Amino acid sequence: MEGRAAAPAAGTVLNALATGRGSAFAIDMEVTASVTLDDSAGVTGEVAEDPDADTALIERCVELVAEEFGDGQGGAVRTESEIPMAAGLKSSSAAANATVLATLDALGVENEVTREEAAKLGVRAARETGVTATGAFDDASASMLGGLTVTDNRKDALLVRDEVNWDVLVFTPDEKAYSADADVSRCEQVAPVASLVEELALGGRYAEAMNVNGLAFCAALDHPTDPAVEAFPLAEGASLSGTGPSYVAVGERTRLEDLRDIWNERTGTTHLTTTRSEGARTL
Ligand SMILES: Nc1ncnc2c1ncn2[C@@H]1O[C@H](COP(=O)(O)OP(=O)(O)OP(=O)(O)O)[C@@H](O)[C@H]1O
Ligand SMILES: O=C(O)C1=C[C@@H](O)[C@@H](O)[C@H](O)C1
Repeated sequence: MEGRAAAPAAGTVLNALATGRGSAFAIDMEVTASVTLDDSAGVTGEVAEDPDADTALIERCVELVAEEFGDGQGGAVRTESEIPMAAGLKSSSAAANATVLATLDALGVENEVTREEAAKLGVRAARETGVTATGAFDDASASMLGGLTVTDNRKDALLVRDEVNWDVLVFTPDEKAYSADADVSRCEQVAPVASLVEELALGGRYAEAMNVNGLAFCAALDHPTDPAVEAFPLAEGASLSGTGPSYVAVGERTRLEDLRDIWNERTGTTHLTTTRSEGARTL
């Protein structure tokens, strides 16, 4: 039994590490998962770009789905990804979503489970394997459903799902920052600012929300504010994405191209893409 699915990366509007409430939007870069189920005893995972990567998350996703919707089959899962790991672009949420959908596809039950329920299975696997601080239902729901979501990660509740149509510029410095290693108690200290970001986001003022979020979480997580400051004159919104080190800027393409020239002077890579309304899909 074989299944394949893909899920997009996401950028941040509101980081949930301060209050448990978060917001993210899907961007057009993706992870593809291929799953084979058989009668072997366990699940073996493989990450195409990195033979040494930790495969516990994707293996747990296959196990949970096979336990819940199949007969507890074992098998193999392999991901191929355009999203750098530990970059703030929600690679773990996209990998979990793609794996959950690919496993449902392999079992032939992909249409019997809502996309929201499927995202929650990935969130459960992420919690169980310790790759997240809050469960990251904000990132998981944006990746699974596409568009922009606002969530309460303490209740795994979807508060808003909206469509956005932006060009997106991503800047990824040459370093890694695993979300599970983030200083959560320092993030909790910026809760009053995060509440303001939440108010802006719930009022549909997403780009302004990103601007405030970026400054607050650069300060809390000790990332430089310079890329955000450079973006403000050219982008509608710009923020540190997730726990960094990437920054995302949204707005009009020609202005983001000008910003790309500025960010290209920094050490790291830039990538010009768009938001995505379509979330995870079987292939
Ligand atoms: N492409 C992938 N394939 C399989 N597993 C992945 C993949 N990306 C991430 N993971 C799993 O998730 C763990 C955490 O990865 P990562 O730090 O990239 O996730 P993240 O919290 O989404 O961070 P970020 O938002 O910074 O991308 C990895 O150690 C790995 O176990
Ligand atoms: O690990 C987590 O719970 C999170 C990580 C980051 O992506 C945050 O942006 C997100 O809001 C929550």
